[in-house]
Amino acid sequence: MAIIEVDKVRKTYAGRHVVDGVSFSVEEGEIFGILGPNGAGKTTTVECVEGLRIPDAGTIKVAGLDPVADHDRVTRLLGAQLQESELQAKLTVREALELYASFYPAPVDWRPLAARLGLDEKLTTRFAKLSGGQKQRLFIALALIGDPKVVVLDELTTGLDPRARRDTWKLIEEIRDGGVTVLLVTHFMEEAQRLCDRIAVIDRGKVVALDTPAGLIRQATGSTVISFVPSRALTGPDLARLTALPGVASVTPPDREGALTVHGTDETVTPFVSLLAGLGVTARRLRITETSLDEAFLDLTGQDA
Ligand SMILES: Nc1ncnc2c1ncn2[C@@H]1O[C@H](COP(=O)(O)OP(=O)(O)OP(=O)(O)O)[C@@H](O)[C@H]1O
Repeated sequence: MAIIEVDKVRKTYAGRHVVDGVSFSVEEGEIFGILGPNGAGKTTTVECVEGLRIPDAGTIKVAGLDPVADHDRVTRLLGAQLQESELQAKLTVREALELYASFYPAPVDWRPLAARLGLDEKLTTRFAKLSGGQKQRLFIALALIGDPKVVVLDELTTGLDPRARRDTWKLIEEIRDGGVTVLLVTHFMEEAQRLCDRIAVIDRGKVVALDTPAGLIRQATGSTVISFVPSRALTGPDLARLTALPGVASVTPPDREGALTVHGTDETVTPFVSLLAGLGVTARRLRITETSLDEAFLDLTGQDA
């Protein structure tokens, strides 16, 4: 069942459609990623879902409610960690948790929540003295304190070291496993690939692809990558036949070690083997792999994340 439904949403600033007809729905219990380059419209989109911005066109429903017209009820259902959140420097972790708990009619007990997030030994520490990772964990705790059905996490791991980022990923999975739907904004491929059940790729205000991470990779042209060192140099006509094989998107010239790379599809592999056999060429150091989500993203958006 869809818990968030975004339908043809548009937001315009100074005549520019920064969100331009975005539609997607998020199923209950999934981690849904919004992935896109800087300025693609990700934050604007999720802030419309949170009812913090009002779309110029289109509709949004969170558990069947309109985030603007039913703002109070949506706020109780939806926990948000905002991008670049800040708290007052002198507020302690305990004070922040108590303060945020007071905003909700039925908050969870913050003590076990703090313990789960590894904050129980930091309760008397002031916000300004927390490390980046501890601040992020506090923001996750604050997003969960109202016992939400959905939590929105925007660029949660930006600025964290690889260890803290991995710890945060584990936490996000635990949140999902606890039955909370997660809407995750990110521009980290590894994060999206590791965590998300499905991903909407947003580019210049539009959804350019929406699929599972594996599905996005399959959608990218040249998603099957064959690399090999031919036992003899391939001639121009040989290369032309290689390029003409079914599904081939590109053939990269030999690297320093003489390895050629063919970007194709699953349908490329068998004809590739037959072609080499027909040419009497052996493929040394043959590797057949899938392209990374990184490369799929480049292909889908035509730019780097
Ligand atoms: N209040 C505003 N007034 C004018 N322009 C805005 C406003 N908010 C956002 N924009 C513009 O809309 C575009 C999309 O911004 P948004 O923050 O949604 O992108 P994003 O995908 O979240 O980017 P990032 O990854 O850099 O956070 C940007 O070009 C931004 O400058």
